[in-house]
Amino acid sequence: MHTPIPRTNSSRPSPTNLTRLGNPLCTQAYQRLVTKRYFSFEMRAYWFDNLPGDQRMPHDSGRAIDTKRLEQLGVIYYNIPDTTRVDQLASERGYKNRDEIVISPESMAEKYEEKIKMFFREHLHEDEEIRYIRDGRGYFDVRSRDDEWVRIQVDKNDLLILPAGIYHRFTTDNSNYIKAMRLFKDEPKWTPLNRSAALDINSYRQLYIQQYLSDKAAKVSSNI
Ligand SMILES: CSCCC(=O)/C(O)=C/O
Ligand SMILES: [Fe+2]
Ligand code: NI
Repeated sequence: MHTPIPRTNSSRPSPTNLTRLGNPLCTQAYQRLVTKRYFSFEMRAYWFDNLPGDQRMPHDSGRAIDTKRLEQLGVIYYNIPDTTRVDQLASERGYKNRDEIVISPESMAEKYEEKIKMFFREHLHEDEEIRYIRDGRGYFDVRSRDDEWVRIQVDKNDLLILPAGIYHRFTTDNSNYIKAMRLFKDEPKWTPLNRSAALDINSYRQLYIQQYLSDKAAKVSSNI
């Protein structure tokens, strides 16, 4: 069993820092530095246990993930109770559109099980992915440097940014309900590219590897 990590308000980032974190003009080192400062014990993340069982179960190995590891993967997390800060973040990062998705048997009827299986297929996007959780709970799993699964729990007011090119998947938890805001730079677009050998040479994947997984990237982050 896990020990829940307390969520505190003490180290939440200011809108200015939210902006800096997302600005593609920022260097990776700077981004990591700022992220490090504002990551706190708010996030619940751990190694996935890889045991058989429904994807919606916690699959908590009991080994928590240190926030530095998430930073090193380029994953950014905030808890933002004040939605005007999200508006600010969106406009500053150039996100013009958004929609809201409710994933539940009520909203998706017989398509629900099929949908959550689809979200749970390992994939990447050629754009960064921003999801702001409005209600319910779910899990984003992201691949570690050693290609193991790291599970990140998301709850109301959590905002997660996954960099383009990171292999990941998503599932609701066993409450079967989550409501999330999806932010888009342009027209609403959600194109998952499912993992394959051919996708490993995709240019967005290659860029992600270079920025976050390469030996050079590891060296930079260990110096921060
Ligand atoms: C919580 S939003 C639904 C999942 C999703 O949008 C996504 O992109 C998963 O990879
Ligand atoms: Fe996604
Ligand atoms: Ni995705």
